[in-house]
Amino acid sequence: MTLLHSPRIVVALDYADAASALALARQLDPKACRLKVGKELFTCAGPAIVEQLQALGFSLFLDLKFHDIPNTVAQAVRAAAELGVWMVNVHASGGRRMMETTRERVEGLSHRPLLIAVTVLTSMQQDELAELGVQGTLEQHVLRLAALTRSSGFDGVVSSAQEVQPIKQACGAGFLTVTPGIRPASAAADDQARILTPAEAIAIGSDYLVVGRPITRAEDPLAALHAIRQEIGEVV
Ligand SMILES: O=c1ccn([C@@H]2O[C@H](COP(=O)(O)O)[C@@H](O)[C@H]2O)c(=O)[nH]1
Repeated sequence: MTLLHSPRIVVALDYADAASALALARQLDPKACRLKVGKELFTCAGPAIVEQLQALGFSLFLDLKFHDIPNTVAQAVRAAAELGVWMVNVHASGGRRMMETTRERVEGLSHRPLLIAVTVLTSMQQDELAELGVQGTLEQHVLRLAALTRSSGFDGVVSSAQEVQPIKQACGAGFLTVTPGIRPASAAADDQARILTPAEAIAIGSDYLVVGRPITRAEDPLAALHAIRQEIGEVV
């Protein structure tokens, strides 16, 4: 079965050093997954790790969730684009001007990464959002931020797979959904709150599934990746 965005699994390399991240990456296959570099690894290993992982043939999601004034975020995203990453993200709560300035700043570059904005972190639940003073339901807030992201000219959002259906309804089928909080049925939730299994996430329309610990902490990471790919019908 060929899927439009294959490979759809994005493995989160949450490590404290380059050697561990590279050792795990070398066990995987760029045709079977993409990789994600987040705040821990980037802070420890810097832009060099991005270049090293790309040199292994992987397409890379730089998950630094920028959130700052428009010029600062736009320049940071431009620097990410110049590293050649496939996808980069900001926090949608940084607002329209931040996202529009960012989009304008990367337009016309020879390599323009997919621009994605985080709605509500998958670790969060309704009561935590209320504590921040957010009115209404968590889903309403996700949809508000997704609509803002779309009208600011971004390509998609990070959300839980639980919110993918209403996001696609409100923003269109082509608006990308990148979904962490993916847990095979037998896996621990860890600090994630809004989770779905890989099969549920794909059935509901999620475009990319971000999976970290269920793969990186498995005894055999390649086998864990393969099992998830089988579960979503990416390989038979
Ligand atoms: O809402 C969000 C945004 C980003 N993440 C990141 O995804 C991975 C998930 O790792 P697991 O080990 O599968 O929980 C991690 O790097 C987070 O920083 C997220 O979980 N939720």
